[in-house]
Amino acid sequence: MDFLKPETVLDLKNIRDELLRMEDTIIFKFIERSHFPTCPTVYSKNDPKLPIRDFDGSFLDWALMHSEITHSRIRRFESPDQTPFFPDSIQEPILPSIHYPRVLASYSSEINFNDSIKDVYIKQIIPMISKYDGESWENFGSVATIDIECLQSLSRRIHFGKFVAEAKFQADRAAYSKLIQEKDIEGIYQSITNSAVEEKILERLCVKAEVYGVDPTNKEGYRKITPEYLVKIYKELVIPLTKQVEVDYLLRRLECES
Ligand SMILES: C=C(O[C@@H]1C=C(C(=O)O)C=C[C@H]1O)C(=O)O
Repeated sequence: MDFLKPETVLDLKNIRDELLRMEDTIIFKFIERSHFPTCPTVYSKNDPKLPIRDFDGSFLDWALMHSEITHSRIRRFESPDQTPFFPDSIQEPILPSIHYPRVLASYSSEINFNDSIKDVYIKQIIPMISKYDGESWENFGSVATIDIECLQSLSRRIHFGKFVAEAKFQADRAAYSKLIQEKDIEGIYQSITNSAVEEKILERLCVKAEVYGVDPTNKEGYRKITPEYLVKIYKELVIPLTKQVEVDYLLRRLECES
């Protein structure tokens, strides 16, 4: 997939291959996060134990926002597959613009599920993948750093639903246009759902977690990422959020039809 070549971007096989590659990235980021405890203070908004002058939010929010400001200066958010958690904070790049050919609808950057992704990550994923429930004061910087990488990987995977939706729309413009005109949300949801693909993803994740998640040098077989938790995260969180991105993207798609 080359974002400078639109025909490679809207090929559903290429998109699915990219989603497959993202599985490994997400698993290994989760494994890195699993070395630390839950560290609830990192996510606690305006926590008196971790005061941050002139900032309304958590330590993670502060770290993530400043990371995105720096990344925006080096052109990260020009790329159509990147969606910021703090869109109002990103700045102009110091690098020249690449002017990627438009692949998605003009409103695509307004489809932003990052608030939901961060909420789900903190409240549901962290408790499943952390080493134990508790603080590790000396590791707050490391925890925030790996959390940012986990959130960026999850965000890219879930917002890839925009490319899936555009590819499906262009493959069956008439059928989707009818569903969109009728505001048939359930009909759109059913149409974008491919249960066979989902099943194959979950089966593959189970195998990957068995292989990647277990430390081969640890005779006790201590698991870093259990197959059960990884499948649960994808089945109950990642895939449904991706499909919601697809549906929300498609519901507005006729705004751009001439
Ligand atoms: C991403 C797609 O759309 C839907 C979402 C999927 C996912 O999030 O993994 C998988 C299949 C579909 O139900 C696809 O068709 O590949």
